[in-house]
Amino acid sequence: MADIYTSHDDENIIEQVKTYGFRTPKAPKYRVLRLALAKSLSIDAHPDKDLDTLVGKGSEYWLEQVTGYGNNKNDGALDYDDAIRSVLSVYHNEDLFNSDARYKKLLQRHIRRGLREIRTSWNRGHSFIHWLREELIFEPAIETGSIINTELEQGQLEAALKEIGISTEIKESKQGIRLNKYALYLANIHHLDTLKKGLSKLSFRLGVPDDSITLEVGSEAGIANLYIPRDPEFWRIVPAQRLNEWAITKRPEKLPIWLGCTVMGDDFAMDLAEAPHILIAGATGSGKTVCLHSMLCSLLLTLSSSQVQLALIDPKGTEFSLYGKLPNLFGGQIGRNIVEAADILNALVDEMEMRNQHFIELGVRNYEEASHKIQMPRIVAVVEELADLLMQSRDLEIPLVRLAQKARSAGIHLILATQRPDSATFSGLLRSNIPVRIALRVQKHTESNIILDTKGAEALLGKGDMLVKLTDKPDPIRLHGAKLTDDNIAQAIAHYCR
Ligand SMILES: Nc1ncnc2c1ncn2[C@@H]1O[C@H](COP(=O)(O)OP(=O)(O)OP(=O)(O)O)[C@@H](O)[C@H]1O
Repeated sequence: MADIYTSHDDENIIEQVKTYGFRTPKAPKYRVLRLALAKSLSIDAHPDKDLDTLVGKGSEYWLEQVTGYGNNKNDGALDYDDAIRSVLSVYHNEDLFNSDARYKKLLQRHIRRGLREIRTSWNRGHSFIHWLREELIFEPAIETGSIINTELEQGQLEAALKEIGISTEIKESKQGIRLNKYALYLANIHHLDTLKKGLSKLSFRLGVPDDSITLEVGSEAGIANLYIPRDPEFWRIVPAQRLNEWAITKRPEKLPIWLGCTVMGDDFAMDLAEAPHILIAGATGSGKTVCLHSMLCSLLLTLSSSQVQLALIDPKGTEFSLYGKLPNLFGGQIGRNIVEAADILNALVDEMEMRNQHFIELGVRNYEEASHKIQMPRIVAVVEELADLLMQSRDLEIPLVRLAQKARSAGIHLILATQRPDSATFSGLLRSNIPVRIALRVQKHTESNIILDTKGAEALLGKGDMLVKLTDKPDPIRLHGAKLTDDNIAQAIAHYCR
């Protein structure tokens, strides 16, 4: 019997990393296994027991190959077994020197979780070096948030402001999650216009992308706030822990959705029941899927199966697979193709009509009133790629529009995501019935206009940087989402199913 086993999917990612990551197809596999172990150890929650189950047999390894156990010869695979056993003993707070079986089991869980993390956060089209820097090297340092020299930037800012004709006093500077905030006192009222017109020049002088500096009129008289992005190396990551901590506080919302942190790091949540539907759009890699996970995990962490039920449609077929374990998915399964998607959407329309009929019989007007007499879960339907779906079948717009128009009163809510926010995907009828919009980074300002009715999303920084347009606020709010991993999702699912 070998010591460590992998699945077919695990082996697939090992090959991908060797070929497209290391660019050395003949590299020994243990290098990838050790990298996966390091990735898993960077997560501060124990790997799930589910990882013991192997779906589709992959390969098997001996400790000698993985940790270099007993191998002190000079062949490049030296014996790190004691060191790895010590680290795992501390991580799990148990003495793994006394139980080989337990050690191997935990080692296998970590390696498999690490491989899964690599699979979800890197793909062969992306730079592997960049992934390593972000995932394994820079992130812990960024958490401390103290690397940047704001004084230096403050001096540069004052000099740049002078160049555009504004001599001002910087009243306050604060470091946000990705942006630094500078409160400027403008003694001359005309300087506000000069500042508005001079933002491009400031960007140029400070070496940040054009359009990435934003200006906000402060709440105090004469104060204007400038938000200047830091270099990605100095961003702070919003950890999933923020969502978990928020979820255990008492919540007034009926369908609580935590979207992330404000620029200065405060929690931001909304009530989907009030929204009552959300459109989320962003270019590839902007962080749409992670944002959807954050919404879904908010619901799973705060509500029970008697309070909320999910209906999931994912034409890509991969993004929602973890939620396949949910016991009460609407329609019994995730809609992964056009036929299944149509079935789910039409069943939602039937459910809506049935509920409305039931409300008439009960003598109530809507879900709110009915919920005092009977118990039925609200339903949240999520479509992962609206454009793909509508491209394959324009007919699906009919149930979507009906739901957008009428489902709220039946306790059914939509979250629609799309990579392509064009008017073909987001027609007038859908538009007018989905008032809450979330824009992650898009390619063109015209796309930003379609989502938010204003430009701005084209200048976002990507990776969970977003603008959220709510019905009761004139201007979109800027937020940074949390970086969720599959492990966080698995924990939220376990919480909901408990
Ligand atoms: N809030 C965040 N903080 C840090 N990194 C993030 C955040 N959100 C997303 N990312 C990273 O950005 C990358 C892209 O995220 P995601 O897969 O959600 O994008 P997407 O918009 O769904 O792209 P696609 O449409 O191609 O699937 C991932 O590597 C992810 O780890």
